[in-house]
Amino acid sequence: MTLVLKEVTKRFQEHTAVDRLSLEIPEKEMFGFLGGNGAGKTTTFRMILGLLDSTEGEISWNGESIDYDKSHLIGYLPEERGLYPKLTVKEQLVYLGKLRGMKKHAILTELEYWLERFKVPEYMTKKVEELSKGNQQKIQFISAVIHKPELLILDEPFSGLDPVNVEMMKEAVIDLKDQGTSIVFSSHQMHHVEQLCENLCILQKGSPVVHGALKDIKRSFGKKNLIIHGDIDFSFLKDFQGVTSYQKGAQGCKLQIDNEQVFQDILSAIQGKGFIRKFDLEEPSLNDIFIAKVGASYE
Ligand SMILES: Nc1ncnc2c1ncn2[C@@H]1O[C@H](COP(=O)(O)OP(=O)(O)OP(=O)(O)O)[C@@H](O)[C@H]1O
Repeated sequence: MTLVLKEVTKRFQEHTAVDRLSLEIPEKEMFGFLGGNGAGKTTTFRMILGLLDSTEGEISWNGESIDYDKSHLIGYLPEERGLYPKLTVKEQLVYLGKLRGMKKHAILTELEYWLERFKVPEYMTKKVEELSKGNQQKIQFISAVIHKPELLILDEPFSGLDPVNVEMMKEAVIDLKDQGTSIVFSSHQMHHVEQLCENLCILQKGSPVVHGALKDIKRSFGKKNLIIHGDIDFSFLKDFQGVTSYQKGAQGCKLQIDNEQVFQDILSAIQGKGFIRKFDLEEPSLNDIFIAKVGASYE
């Protein structure tokens, strides 16, 4: 069960929102689909969902065109809330589950399971408008997965959730992936993507500026972070050869450096200047890579 996008393009009059995008997302995969505002993510989702026709290219599921009559195939958690405020959670999910071709008893069994899992069984009979933003997000998530879709598109699934609920939903998402669901995961919160996705792409003006396995992307980025804590004025490192960025922190500084030789040079340069509590070389974060790649093409 693999989602394949082949040279997919979407033009709105003169504007190209998605530009010859090719992707492959197999089952049991959580693929990070990233990009700055207006990069073309939602337009891509709408084409996968059949809500928009592509101008060119092909989208297939398991080697065939997506059959939109199979309403149970895809689950979508959009960034915007789309629940009916006046309905109870039960009425809401029974309605949405039936649209997905489910029988009422199957919907209620699944709904009970998810409300228990999210530790809110009492919400069954509450109106959506009575729930907090974060708890509405849980219900919206349940509505995206209640029919056990084979392909799940999650757009900012953790928005509005407190850290405890983020962890709870992350576990749920990982379980769905392990059970075989292909998941497209989109977020502007890079640390979540870094934790959940092995493969990803970063879209810029409709086409990928970065695409592949996260560990390869990090390796090929080259630059690393150097974290230094100590009782020294580190500001001279701003202009140090091989330092590409300098961030002052409460306990010292965070530098982006070109390579490990720069690490050695800085170590020699600060020796004897004062007390050093921390001197750590770290892989670049996905956030660093995103800013470098997306920022670079804005410049
Ligand atoms: N119906 C439309 N008509 C004309 N232009 C559109 C339409 N829908 C989207 N666009 C344009 O296509 C581009 C991509 O938009 P899209 O909503 O896909 O971006 P996005 O990556 O989802 O952004 P964000 O992270 O801000 O939600 C934007 O420049 C947007 O203005």
